Amino acid sequence: MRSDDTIFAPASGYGRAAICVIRISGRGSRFILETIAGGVPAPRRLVLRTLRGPEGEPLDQALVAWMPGPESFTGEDQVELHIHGGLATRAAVLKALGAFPDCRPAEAGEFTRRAFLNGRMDLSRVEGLADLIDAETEAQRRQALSQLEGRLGQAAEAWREEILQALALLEASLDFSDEGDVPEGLEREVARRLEALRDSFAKVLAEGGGERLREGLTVVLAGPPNAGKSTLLNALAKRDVAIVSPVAGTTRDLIEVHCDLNGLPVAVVDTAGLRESSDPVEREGVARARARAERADLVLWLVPPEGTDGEPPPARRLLRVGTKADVNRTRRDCDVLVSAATGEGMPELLQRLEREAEAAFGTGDALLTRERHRRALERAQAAIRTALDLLERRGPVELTAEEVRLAARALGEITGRVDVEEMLDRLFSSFCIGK
Ligand SMILES: Nc1nc2c(ncn2[C@@H]2O[C@H](COP(=O)(O)OP(=O)(O)OP(=O)(O)O)[C@@H](O)[C@H]2O)c(=O)[nH]1
Ligand SMILES: [K+]
Ligand SMILES: [Mg+2]
Repeated sequence: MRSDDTIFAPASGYGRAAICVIRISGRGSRFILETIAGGVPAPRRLVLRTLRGPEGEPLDQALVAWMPGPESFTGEDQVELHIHGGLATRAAVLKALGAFPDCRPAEAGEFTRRAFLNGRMDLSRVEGLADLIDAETEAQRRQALSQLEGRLGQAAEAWREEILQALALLEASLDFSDEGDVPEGLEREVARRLEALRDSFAKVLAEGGGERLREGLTVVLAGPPNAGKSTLLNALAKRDVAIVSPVAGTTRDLIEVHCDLNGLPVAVVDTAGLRESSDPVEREGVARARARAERADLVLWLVPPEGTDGEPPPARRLLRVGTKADVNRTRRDCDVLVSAATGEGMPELLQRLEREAEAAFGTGDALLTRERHRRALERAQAAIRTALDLLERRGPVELTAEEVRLAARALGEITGRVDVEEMLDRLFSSFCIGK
């Protein structure tokens, strides 16, 4: 992969569509636009042009836009072609683009990678953009957009600034003192600033919920065979996803459906009924069911009216759901009683799930949305605590300053201000082509 190549890719989804947007970025953008569209229009205006191939043959009628760097998304010269979204049209235009020298299809995330490398967006915003593209529910969309708009990045930068000021004070104190210990007044000032940071970090770290909201809550439906797990999955998904039958042991594979509960993302997983079996396929299904239940945020243990034989698997959280309430509603051993067949009790179950989700997601405005952020902030927190400890014990200023520097570096990782090649590869490869 060469970073001075000109890259291109469809930015809209694959498959037949009315319009397909093709993005081009890099030094060759202007020449390509001149050649295939017969000229370069005024910047950032959409104009209608006939696109032509290498022999001058017409390829399509398209809206084209010229977006010179550095005021573009990538910071480089960019072109957008809004062509017709037929498969043959797209193939013809992409082929014509590939024929230009030093011009090649973009790799996954390469446009955004260039935007980052050219200083157009920091790493936390890049992640916000990735999350926005992946957002499936309203709460996820809001969280991703606020990160894209720079809420986390700005907070991290402000903290880093604070830390660097404390560091400057410490370093100044080195010049004042021969013995290498900090003059009293300065020491108190540095400690005051570091304590304020420590308290802010503790508050943000305690918030939680952001990572959960990004990934969604996982709810596993478990229970004895024929408890009505697959029927309940279909009811929650509002479509016919899993096979339902009176035969015990129908479901073998894990079947996962992403549901939107009032804007909250919840993945519901149907599993094989738990029982001893001599059938190796069913045994494998049961093993998978148990393993998934153990990792789930919440297990719904489904209890059919005909009996509660079988024990629930170990789970972090468990709700007992009595099924087939239309057949028998006298049971008292359940948290909720539902009939997926008649819909009875379903509103109550949905409410319970919503409450569980809300508890897991917190207020929905958590600053940290990835383990990466949490780990960086925890490292900064630990370094600040050590620095405060050293200050109190009147330890060597050089050591204190080094801890403060570590804290600043850890915060810099949130916005990508430090050397983070490996992290970048991981992050950008999760993007789709054309982003
Ligand atoms: N009357 C009534 N029957 C139900 C209800 N839910 C499920 N059933 C019936 O119970 C039987 C088993 O339902 P499934 O959804 O296949 O049960 P399961 O727990 O997925 O079963 P396995 O996958 O075999 O473990 C089917 O005949 C369903 O029609 C309900 O709410 N009321
Ligand atoms: K069944
Ligand atoms: Mg089933």
